Amino acid sequence: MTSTAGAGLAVRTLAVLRPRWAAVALAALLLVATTATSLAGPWILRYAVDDGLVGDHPDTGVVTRAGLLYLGLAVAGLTLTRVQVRLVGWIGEWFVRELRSRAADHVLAMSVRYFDRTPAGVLVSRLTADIDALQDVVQLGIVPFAQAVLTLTFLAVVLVALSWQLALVCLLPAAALVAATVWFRRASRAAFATVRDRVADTVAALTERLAGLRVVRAFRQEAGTTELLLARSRRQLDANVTAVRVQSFYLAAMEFATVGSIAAVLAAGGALAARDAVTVGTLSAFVLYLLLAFEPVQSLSFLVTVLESAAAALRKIYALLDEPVDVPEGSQELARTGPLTAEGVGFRYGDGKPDVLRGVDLTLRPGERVALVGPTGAGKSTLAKLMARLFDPTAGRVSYAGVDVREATWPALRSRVVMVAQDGQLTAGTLAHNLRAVRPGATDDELAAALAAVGAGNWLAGLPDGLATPVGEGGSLLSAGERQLVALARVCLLDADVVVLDEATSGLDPGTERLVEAALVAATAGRAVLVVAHRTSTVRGADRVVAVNAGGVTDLGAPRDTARQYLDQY
Ligand SMILES: Nc1ncnc2c1ncn2[C@@H]1O[C@H](COP(=O)(O)OP(=O)(O)OP(=O)(O)O)[C@@H](O)[C@H]1O
Repeated sequence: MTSTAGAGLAVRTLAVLRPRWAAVALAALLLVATTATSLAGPWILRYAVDDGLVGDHPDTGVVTRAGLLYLGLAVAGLTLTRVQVRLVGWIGEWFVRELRSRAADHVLAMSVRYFDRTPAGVLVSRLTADIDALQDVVQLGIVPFAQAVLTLTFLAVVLVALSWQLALVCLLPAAALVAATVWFRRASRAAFATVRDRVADTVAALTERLAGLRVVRAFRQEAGTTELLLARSRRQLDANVTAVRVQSFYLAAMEFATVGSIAAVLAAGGALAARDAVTVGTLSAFVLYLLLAFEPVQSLSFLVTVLESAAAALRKIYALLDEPVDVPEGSQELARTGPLTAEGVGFRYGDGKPDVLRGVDLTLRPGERVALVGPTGAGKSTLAKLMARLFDPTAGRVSYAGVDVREATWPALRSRVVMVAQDGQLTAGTLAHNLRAVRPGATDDELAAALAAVGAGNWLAGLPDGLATPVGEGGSLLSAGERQLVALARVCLLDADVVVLDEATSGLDPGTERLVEAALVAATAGRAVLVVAHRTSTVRGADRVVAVNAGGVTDLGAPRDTARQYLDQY
């Protein structure tokens, strides 16, 4: 992590925390106070030794006062620590929740194209693992890190204040310790990276051989396999031994620096005390402070690693938040009704990809029913999605009642134009849950009425659990026909002016097909419909047929017999 990148991350994180600045400031104050109280002990000891014990007349009053002061500060420190831990925990929870909701909102604002491009696993990992990784870090990483840095800063000041001569004596061992710590960080990171690689190698070899066990058996490769696994294990062991060696060297260096500096301080302190340049109390306090310094130095090297992984997670989350929304919301309201028009629309799936559509002009008038036909892969679904603004064209524009759909607010656009995929878009949950997805406030009666409107009233009545019937992931517990009926009931609930339908390609038995046809007519009565037609009956029921081919569109007019010949090609 470069320091500028780290600073940028910190500034951005503080910006996220701004609404909770008072709590953050209080937590920082508490941190300073608790760190200061945790370092008061040796100073009190110095007071007790110098003013109470050393000299010809030991003063037990001073010692008692020192004891009480120590006790009081310890109790105050523990109490403040409790408050600080709870406060930091609360800030951490808030921060993580805030990030999760911002990231979720951001992802939800993206177009379906974004989800095509971005593997679901990556998004799930951003919204769960990466964000959860931060939760622990707040309490177990940032606070101890700040504590260690504060402790070392306080100690540097206190040691110099106690005796600058003794502080000078400690400089050399301290420099050696810092050098050892820097070396350790670098060496241990490399050593542990090697260990992880070697473990991955072993696991890969094992998985590969286990998966291909039949081949191993068939070609009598057992001996070779064992040898390979042994070799991988040996390499893993070697890497572990190196990592442990690095660690033991560092611990030895730490011990050496501790013992070395205490010995040097005692030797120098003895000489200084003999000349009355330092008191016995000062020397004792100094040594105790030195002992307190090594723990934070050691933990810093570990904490930096923890913070680095948190920074990596944060960076990924901020990168997600920085991705521009590819279907940004506009601010215009829309007229109650009007034509849905494509003007010179062109589209390609990504830079360098071929144009799927070029210069397409198409108008869907209020109440009109247009069927899109064309060979597979011609771009019918793409055009339908552009008309419903599931994503935006790369050229030209789509407008509703004269307003570019990019300028419209989402509530305005979604109450006018909706896209319904007939065989998809059902999620695990009950029938009611799936219907309410499009109108959250709908009552059970309204849901039942919508199903009845598409001719599925008897079906509903026959379900033992009625609206509480689970539909399974993707509607897997329903038949293809039932899924389509539910999707069409949703259209009734939505009550939009324009319905864009991608007709299911899966074949239905003739009885069900008639049911679905009737449902389609019922659900779309009085609305404009743009349907990607895969059934001849749908084409026949249209007012106008438009063929999509070679990136353009041809208006075939009403589905009369003249058009019929053309349609037969598809
Ligand atoms: N998400 C995508 N990423 C890249 N290319 C795509 C994507 N979706 C579709 N395409 C390509 O765009 C072209 C048009 O696809 P589209 O699905 O619009 O055709 P279609 O006419 O609806 O076909 P079908 O009748 O088979 O559903 C095809 O060449 C297809 O391979």
